[in-house]
Order: sequence, then C-alpha cells, then structure tokens
Amino acid sequence: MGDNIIISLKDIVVEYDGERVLEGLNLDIHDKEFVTFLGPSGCGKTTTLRIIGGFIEPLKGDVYFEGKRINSLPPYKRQVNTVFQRYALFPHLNVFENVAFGLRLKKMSEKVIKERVQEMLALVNLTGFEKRSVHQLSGGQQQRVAIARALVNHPKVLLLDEPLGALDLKLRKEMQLELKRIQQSLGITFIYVTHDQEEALTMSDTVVVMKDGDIQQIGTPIDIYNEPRNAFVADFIGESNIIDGVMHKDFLVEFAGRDFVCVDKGFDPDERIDVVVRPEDIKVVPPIQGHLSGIVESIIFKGVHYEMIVRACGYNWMIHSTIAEQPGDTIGMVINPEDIHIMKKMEEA
Ligand SMILES: Nc1ncnc2c1ncn2[C@@H]1O[C@H](COP(=O)(O)OP(=O)(O)OP(=O)(O)O)[C@@H](O)[C@H]1O
Repeated sequence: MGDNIIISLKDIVVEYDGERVLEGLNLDIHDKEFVTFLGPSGCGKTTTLRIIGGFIEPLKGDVYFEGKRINSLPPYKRQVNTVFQRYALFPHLNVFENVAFGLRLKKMSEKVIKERVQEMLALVNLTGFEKRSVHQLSGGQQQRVAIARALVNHPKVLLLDEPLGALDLKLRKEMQLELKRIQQSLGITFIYVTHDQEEALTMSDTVVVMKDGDIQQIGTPIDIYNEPRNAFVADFIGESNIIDGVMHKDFLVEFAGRDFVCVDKGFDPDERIDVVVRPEDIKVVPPIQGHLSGIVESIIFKGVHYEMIVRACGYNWMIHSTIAEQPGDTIGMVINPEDIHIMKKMEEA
C-alpha cells in the first residue's frame, strides 16, 4: 500500500428523492490499497462507489482524484473502472472480443489489442479461452472475463460492487484469493463493496465499516476485529457478547454483577459503557474456578469448535469451546483483562 492519497472524499452528502443517504462522508484512499466498504444492506456502500466512479454527483462536498477536484468529471474520463455483481458481458461476443471492447473503442492497433487482451487473460487465468462464447463459461469464469475487461484499459483504480455475490461459497473463497493476487500483481487500488465480513477481513488492507450513511470505523482487519470502536462494529464483525457495564475507574469495570480488571482507561468514573467479549475469549473451567458461572442452554458442533449458549448473570453468552459440555451442565467462565473490550454506549459513540 502506498503513502500517496489517490482518492479523497470530503464532506460528501447524497440524497435520493430528498432522503439523506450519505451524511457528510469523509474518506482518504491510498494508492495501491485494497479497501473494502463493509456494512448492512442500505448503509450507502454502493452510493459511495457511484460517487467515486462518477455515476452520481454529490449534493454537497468534493471528490478529489490525485489532488484534483473531479466532482463533475464523467465516468469515462476518470482513471477508474467498475466490475458489477452481474457480469454485464456482451452475450454475442466471445471472450477475446469482450475483453478487447474498450480498446477497440479507443481505436488501438490490432497488435496492441492482441497483446493487451492476452496479458489480461493470463492475469485472470483464462489463457486458451479466447474463442469461447460467454454462454460456455461458468459463473466464476464469466466474472474473470469481466475483471479482465475492466482492467484492460489499465485504470488506476478498480471499483468492485459485490462482484462475487452470485457465486457459491467455495468459488467465492477461491475468487477472493484470486482478486487479492491480481490486485497485488498489478499494484493498483481496489475499492470493494461487500456485506460479508469474512470476505472483507480476508482481502483488505483497510476496512471501512458503514452504517446509515456514515462511517463507523476505518482500520486494518486486525484493528477492526480486535479493537472495534463501538458495539455495532463489534457485532457486525464476527460474533460478540455485548454486556451493559459501568466503568469505576481506569482499569476497573463492573459487569455481570462483579468487578473485572481490564486494560482500558480514559472513561469517566461511573460511566455506563458497553462491554464486548468475543466468544473465543471466554475460557471454560470447572464452576468453582470461574470469574462467573453459568448453565449450558444449548451446544452445536461447528467443526473446529462447539458453539455454546450459556445463561449467566441474566445474559445469554455465546462461547466457543473445544470441550463438549451437556445442556444443563454448570460451567465456570474465565475472561482475561485484555479480552474485555470497553466501548462507549452506541448512541454516544
Ligand atoms: N437510485 C436510487 N433512488 C432512490 N434511492 C436509492 C437509490 N439507490 C439507492 N437508494 C437508497 O439509498 C440507500 C443506500 O443505498 P446503497 O445502494 O448505497 O446501499 P448499500 O449499502 O450498497 O446496500 P446493498 O448492500 O443492499 O447494495 C438505501 O436506502 C437505498 O434504498
């Protein structure tokens, strides 16, 4: 990832039919970065992508590309290309001609077209498929053609709007790794939209978590997972136990009816906060040895671990454990200070 900012969004406001969809959004995207917009349906991810692609203009705010204001620059004049969820390939053209399309519009020589198309088909592992009709391709192969077609003009930024959404899970996982490889080998910026948190964590240098037209947190996948800024992010990224708590003083928090040492500070004394504990961070021990004790309500085998729901101190806790307890068993729960994440209450965050 480079240090240079390639795209900058400043105080972007978008309305559809008088409804606010983006609420003064600010974002810098770096050269060579793989950045993902992640959030629930309707939070404004695609709208932000459309602003960058030039398909819509903001009502207020500015869009910069390499330092130049480009608010009104039409899409075809931007060094940006888009891959959509629906492949939008030309059904009457073969693979070669689909990829060559943009180059033919630019009236490039036959020799250059051939070279560039071959180079792109090699990049997406489709060498040898030149003459195939797009009907003779699988969903994954069609999406590779769409990616080759979007990259053939050598854009500086590729926008990808849920490009793997129509593929089955196994193929989607393969394509995630492929996309990351393609982005790294080209060394260009990818801006990716998804509502799938695992996809975002797998591929991105930076994840932008969005909710209701606003950015909740920007960070590396590790930051976002380990240090979610609020309970929304914690809940959206992975699974979480979110418990009401009160901060007594630095490094001392009360929740679930007892005091815990934690590693967080900087909250007001007696401030009400959300305490977030990941299911894998609760250690199951004999009842007498636990910080808390609870009764197993249900247990499901998940392959790598068991997922248990445990009733303790008025809450249902999700716990991942490698030991198969039985429903009705009493267990002890241990939570280490560094695994207790303190967050401002959502409405105040
Ligand atoms: N062309 C449009 N006209 C009117 N409202 C729109 C239009 N496009 C999007 N919206 C609305 O704007 C809001 C944000 O939509 P957007 O497509 O940006 O969200 P998203 O996060 O990409 O959602 P999804 O994951 O479902 O694609 C939604 O409430 C949506 O219904």
